[in-house]
Amino acid sequence: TRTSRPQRILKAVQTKATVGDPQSVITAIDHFCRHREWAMNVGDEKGSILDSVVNEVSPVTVLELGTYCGYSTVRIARLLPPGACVITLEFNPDYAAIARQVIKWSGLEDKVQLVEGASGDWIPWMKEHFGVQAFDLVFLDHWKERYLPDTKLLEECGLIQKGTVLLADNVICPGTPDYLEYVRNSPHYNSQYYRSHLEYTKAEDGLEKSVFLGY
Ligand SMILES: O=C(NCCc1nnc(-c2ccc3[nH]cnc3c2)[nH]1)c1cc(-c2ccc(F)cc2)cc(O)c1O
Ligand SMILES: [Mg+2]
Repeated sequence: TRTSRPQRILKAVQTKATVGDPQSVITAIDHFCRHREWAMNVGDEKGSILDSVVNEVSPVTVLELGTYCGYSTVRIARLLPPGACVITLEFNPDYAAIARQVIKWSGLEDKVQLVEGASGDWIPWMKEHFGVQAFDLVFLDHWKERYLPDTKLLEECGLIQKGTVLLADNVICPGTPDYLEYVRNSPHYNSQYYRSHLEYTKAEDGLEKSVFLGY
């Protein structure tokens, strides 16, 4: 049967990128998605904004919700100092299998913990299972209707503390209206919109950065 789009993305990485060179993995995926087939990676334009937020926060522990093929996982992990790591949650086992290979090709597997499962099931176990006290940065890029419930769950589990930064992809396209309304109106968050475009297109999209101010 036909290969899947994630399998074709992995093939582009394995033929065009250099093992152990994260930037070449990022460039190979962006080239494939711009010139061959669109795919729902955060992409180069929004990816540069993601990079600037990671550099600004200098996180020790990062949570990524929604791994897909591992493109943003590699973008984040390549900027982390030794000892820092990103825990990335993926619901779809086929996506997870591809992401593991993309992350391995980039040589960043020591900085990444890829977990397969539903965010709602895993978030309550994060402290116990990974010894996480609180996340310094959370990148939300999974099912758009899960952004708000998972943010509330992270708060309830004490995984968001004063200074934690939430960075949400796709707040315009496909859109996360209930999440936006919550973080923009809550006295506990200081929110800022970074206007950009939907990956590899001219359509508007953007990232919302929300800093938790404490209770
Ligand atoms: O659906 C998206 N992303 C989500 C994938 C995912 N990968 N993993 C999960 C997961 C992971 C743990 C989970 N736990 C519970 N649900 C979960 C879902 N979800 C997405 C869609 C678009 C898009 C825009 C315009 C279009 F015309 C069509 C599509 C653009 C984007 O940048 C996206 O990120
Ligand atoms: Mg996205």
